[in-house]
Amino acid sequence: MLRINKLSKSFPNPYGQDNKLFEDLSLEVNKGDFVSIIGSNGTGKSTLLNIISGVLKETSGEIILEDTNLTSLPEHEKTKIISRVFQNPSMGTCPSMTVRENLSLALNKGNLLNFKKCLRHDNDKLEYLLKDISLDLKKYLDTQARYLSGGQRQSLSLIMSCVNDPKLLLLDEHTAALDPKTSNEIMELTNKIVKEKNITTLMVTHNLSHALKYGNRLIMLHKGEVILDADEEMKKKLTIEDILKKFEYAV
Ligand SMILES: Nc1ncnc2c1ncn2[C@@H]1O[C@H](COP(=O)(O)OP(=O)(O)OP(=O)(O)O)[C@@H](O)[C@H]1O
Repeated sequence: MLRINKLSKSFPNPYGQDNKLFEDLSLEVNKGDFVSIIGSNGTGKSTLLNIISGVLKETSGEIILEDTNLTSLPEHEKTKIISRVFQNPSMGTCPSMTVRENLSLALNKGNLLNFKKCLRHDNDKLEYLLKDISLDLKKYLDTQARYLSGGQRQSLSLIMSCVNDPKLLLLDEHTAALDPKTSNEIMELTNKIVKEKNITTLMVTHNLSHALKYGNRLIMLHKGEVILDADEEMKKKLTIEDILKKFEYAV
């Protein structure tokens, strides 16, 4: 379970009062939940992921993931249990390394090996990881990541981020830079991996149909507060029009 307890975050404002983004935000997410997070621009979605992953420090409050209190954990320790995929497909992979080397590096994460050994991994395991993956990644095992398409690179980032079964997966608009067909393929891959591995997942998205179609919970943030929290049953009944109305009221 992920527990966010009374989280507050303010940013200093040199021209006046601090900019308070979150004030006593509390949220509980069950193990294995796949939560879509939507909300207007500037409402705090990425900041929330930044605080959970340790990129930003909360002003007060605490975040507990299963039995670990993340609040006091250094960022490099958090990366062992939390994975993140960003909007920009080039952020999750090393461009000058081949698909094989990128995957090997991810598989060897946390092992005390020299760098050369980190880039090697058993071929069967690599091929197994790419089995049934669309976008033909298997054909590109020996191609440098820089030559992959955005969709192929994002699918590689996703596979790499889940290969060691993280306790929490943070997806920050990870399909936003892709064309509609590729974006749907990446969502199908996301859903498959997350379900198979039962990974607790928070997905920030502006794609309302993805937010409704995938996951078992939908949260809408507005000015740092949760203004809609729909469980699986409620989410099934929600339509894009219902959500658009919420956006209209949330001004
Ligand atoms: N490091 C920072 N320093 C100062 N202000 C920040 C910082 N990070 C975020 N903010 C502010 O916090 C607010 C929320 O930003 P955030 O990026 O979390 O919004 P968002 O909901 O993810 O928006 P979008 O949908 O546009 O990506 C914004 O006003 C932003 O300027």
